[in-house]
Amino acid sequence: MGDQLLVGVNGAAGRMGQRVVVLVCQDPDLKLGSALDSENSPALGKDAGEVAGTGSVGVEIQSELTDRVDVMIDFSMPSGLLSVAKVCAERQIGLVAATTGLTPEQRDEVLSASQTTPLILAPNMSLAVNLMMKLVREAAHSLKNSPSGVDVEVIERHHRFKEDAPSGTALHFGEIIAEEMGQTDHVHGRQGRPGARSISEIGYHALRTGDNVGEHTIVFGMMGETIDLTVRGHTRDSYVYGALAAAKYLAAQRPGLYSMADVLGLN
Ligand SMILES: NC(=O)C1=CN([C@@H]2O[C@H](COP(=O)(O)OP(=O)(O)OC[C@H]3O[C@@H](n4cnc5c(N)ncnc54)[C@H](OP(=O)(O)O)[C@@H]3O)[C@@H](O)[C@H]2O)C=CC1
Ligand SMILES: O=C(O)C1=N[C@H](C(=O)O)C[C@H](O)C1
Repeated sequence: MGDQLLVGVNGAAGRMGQRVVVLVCQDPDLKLGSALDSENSPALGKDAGEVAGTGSVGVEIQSELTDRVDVMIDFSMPSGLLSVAKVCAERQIGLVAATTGLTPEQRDEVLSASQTTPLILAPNMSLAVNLMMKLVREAAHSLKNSPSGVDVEVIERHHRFKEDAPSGTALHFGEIIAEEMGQTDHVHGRQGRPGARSISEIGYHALRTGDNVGEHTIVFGMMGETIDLTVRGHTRDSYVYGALAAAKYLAAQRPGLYSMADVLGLN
């Protein structure tokens, strides 16, 4: 088992982090090397496997990286990602950064880690969502000169606990659409009397209900017909499997910025 990849998890006590702990421990090519969470976490000092409900795995949750790891997987909060990105950059540890809700400045700071270490920063690790990004790009490209004009809106649904809105994935869908079609206005919800819709808008609508693990629908609305492209997660494991594939991919790379399309063979 000496050639197992040592994986660290940041946000290990969270909804995503717990599933990363469980699935790392089930993967024969991976070994859990470290589990981190916030300095105020009630899980500090507890066994990461016990917290994740899979039984003891012999790794205590800590607030600082003291153990050796080959790759870090981060599903935490912006402050947590910034801290771990700094450590990964200094120690040249590959980083799979999955946290969303970053400001543009925070995003730039995380991206700077790629100067010294291999990095993936992606709002969504799932195979289905990353394939959908390709399909949405193709649809946007094909429809951009439609004579009737095309109104594009992004609808996302997530669980009631999600703190950022719209989702990082919804914003990324919007970037793809704007790159292809040229919209300049990103409109978040509507109320009152905003007036007739402009073709230069992309509208975003964030629903927060129950335990929904994530759904995205891109609406291409034309005169006389509509295309809805929808991708739905069923479990958080869809994101974790992508993150584990990304960790294995980064372990073989030089410092630099890589994408989930690289990892998943979608390019
Ligand atoms: N890219 C992708 O595919 C996906 C990304 N995500 C993103 O992952 C992030 C986490 O989601 P989720 O697991 O649901 O959220 P949770 O709130 O359940 O988990 C976040 C964890 O990070 C911890 N944390 C907070 N601050 C720090 C810090 N400074 N250092 C280390 N740990 C910290 C939290 O601890 P405490 O509670 O004590 O504050 C908590 O345990 C979100 O940004 C979400 O959008 C989610 C799913 C898929
Ligand atoms: O918080 C979540 O749950 C998710 N967050 C990511 C996002 O903001 O895009 C990815 C996924 O949709 C689940």
